[in-house]
Amino acid sequence: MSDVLELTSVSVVRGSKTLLDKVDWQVNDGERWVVLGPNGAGKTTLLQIAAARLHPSSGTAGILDETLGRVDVFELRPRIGFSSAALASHIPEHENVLNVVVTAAYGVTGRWQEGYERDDERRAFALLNDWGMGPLLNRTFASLSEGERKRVQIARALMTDPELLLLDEPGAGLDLGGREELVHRLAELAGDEDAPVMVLVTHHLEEVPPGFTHAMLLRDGGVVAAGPIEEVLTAEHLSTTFGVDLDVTENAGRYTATARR
Ligand SMILES: Nc1ncnc2c1ncn2[C@@H]1O[C@H](COP(=O)(O)OP(=O)(O)OP(=O)(O)O)[C@@H](O)[C@H]1O
Repeated sequence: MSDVLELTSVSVVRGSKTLLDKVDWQVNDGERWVVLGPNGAGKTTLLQIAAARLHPSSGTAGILDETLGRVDVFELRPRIGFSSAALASHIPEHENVLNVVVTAAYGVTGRWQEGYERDDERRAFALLNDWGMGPLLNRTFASLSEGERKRVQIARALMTDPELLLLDEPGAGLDLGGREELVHRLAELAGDEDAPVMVLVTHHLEEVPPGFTHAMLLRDGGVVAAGPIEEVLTAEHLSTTFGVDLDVTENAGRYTATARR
């Protein structure tokens, strides 16, 4: 079994709809993956499996040397940092920024009567500083801009010092400046050899941070291509994935796609 993720023939079926169709995927230590595909391709479903929040209908999902269905997911989940819009929607409106991050230590949203150590708060504060959010730690999450919220969510995902970091569309809703700031910070994280293995889901090639090593392309629940990033993010594979004839350029690790006319 691989160190981090080993999916073998994983399918997810709901009624007559196949969300994932016999997906094989291996993610090893040190790798940084981007998962791209059009709306409805199955990206979020795939990430839910990797986050131990969804079981496959068939096939096997190995996560951090455990196998879904044979492991207590409540022990596995703290080893996985996860940032997604679904999770963010559970954060109470008046929660302050520090508490959004510190509550990850208990895997809850909304600080209540859990007993946090001084070290938990120190770590949350340090992570918020790393992500440029230190000055805003007493603000409510609801009052932040979309870009600020995204950075707080990533700080939260890193709170438990995870072995695997999953980011579902962290660039969604950001303006150009916010996106570029995020891409820059994720590129820095990707270059940090102490950082966890990362999987980032996006629709947009422009959001792929330099330093990411591997890519998977999904369409209709199936894998179009997966492997080293330079072999996967080609005009041919991306055109098949998005169903549009594309020209793809790469410059210093940044990718752009435009429709061919
Ligand atoms: N419970 C369900 N029953 C039937 N279909 C479902 C169910 N849950 C999700 N789907 C469908 O499965 C497909 C894959 O959904 P998923 O959210 O994984 O796609 P995605 O690639 O993340 O899409 P997007 O980019 O739009 O967020 C979609 O067509 C969605 O409508």
